[in-house]
Amino acid sequence: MIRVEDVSKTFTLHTQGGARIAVMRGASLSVEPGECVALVGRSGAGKSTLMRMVQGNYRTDGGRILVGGLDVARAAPREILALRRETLGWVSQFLRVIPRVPTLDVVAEPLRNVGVAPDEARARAAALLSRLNLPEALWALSPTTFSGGEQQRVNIARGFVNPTPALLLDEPTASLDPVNRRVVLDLIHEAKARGAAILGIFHDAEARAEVCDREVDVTGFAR
Ligand SMILES: Nc1ncnc2c1ncn2[C@@H]1O[C@H](COP(=O)(O)OP(=O)(O)OP(=O)(O)O)[C@@H](O)[C@H]1O
Repeated sequence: MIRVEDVSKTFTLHTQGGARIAVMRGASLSVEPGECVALVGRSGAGKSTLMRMVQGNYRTDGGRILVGGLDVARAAPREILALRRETLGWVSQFLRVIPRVPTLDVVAEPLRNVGVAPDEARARAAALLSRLNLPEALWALSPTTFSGGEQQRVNIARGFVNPTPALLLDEPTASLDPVNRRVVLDLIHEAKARGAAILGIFHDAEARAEVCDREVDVTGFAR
């Protein structure tokens, strides 16, 4: 479902005299449906960079990244947007939302984007927010003023509400209490059981050991 083949990446810092940072070369991995693969390796090895390339957020300098048959490295912007809408979910560490949009709509939006009717989308969003113990009093508010853990749960709900065949998870259990951490691990197990291919960064070693089938050490791709 997710296949990274011989990918290389060098950053050029145009604002700093064109300095070049060679991050990786020959990066290759695959994630099959129903599998969860963890990216590991020392800080600065390129885990986030690789995730962003799979998401189509960073350009690759060489190689191929196939997600559900689309070569993300060569895809047009509108193909990347369609991929994110229909195929590739994403839970990031940081919430980026339009101010003043209520939390319930923030979470329902990925379903609305694939044509689910408003009432059903909001009902499914509400069910997930309840499961993640986000107080109902907060659902009508914008999440911009929420605590770190509350924002993280909004992110998780938004990432899991649409059952996409592939999913990227960036530290999904960071800043969560034990009860909500358990809910997130259960959501990951359920996503795997329905056949989702998951690629993630988990600094929480116990969580990684529980939900991941394999680890890929990005340090091995360093140049
Ligand atoms: N947007 C960018 N512009 C320039 N250099 C970048 C950019 N993003 C990452 N880098 C560089 O690429 C290298 C890999 O960074 P990355 O964030 O992918 O590492 P990581 O393995 O996720 O680290 P950590 O575990 O500390 O989060 C670092 O040397 C970093 O400075």
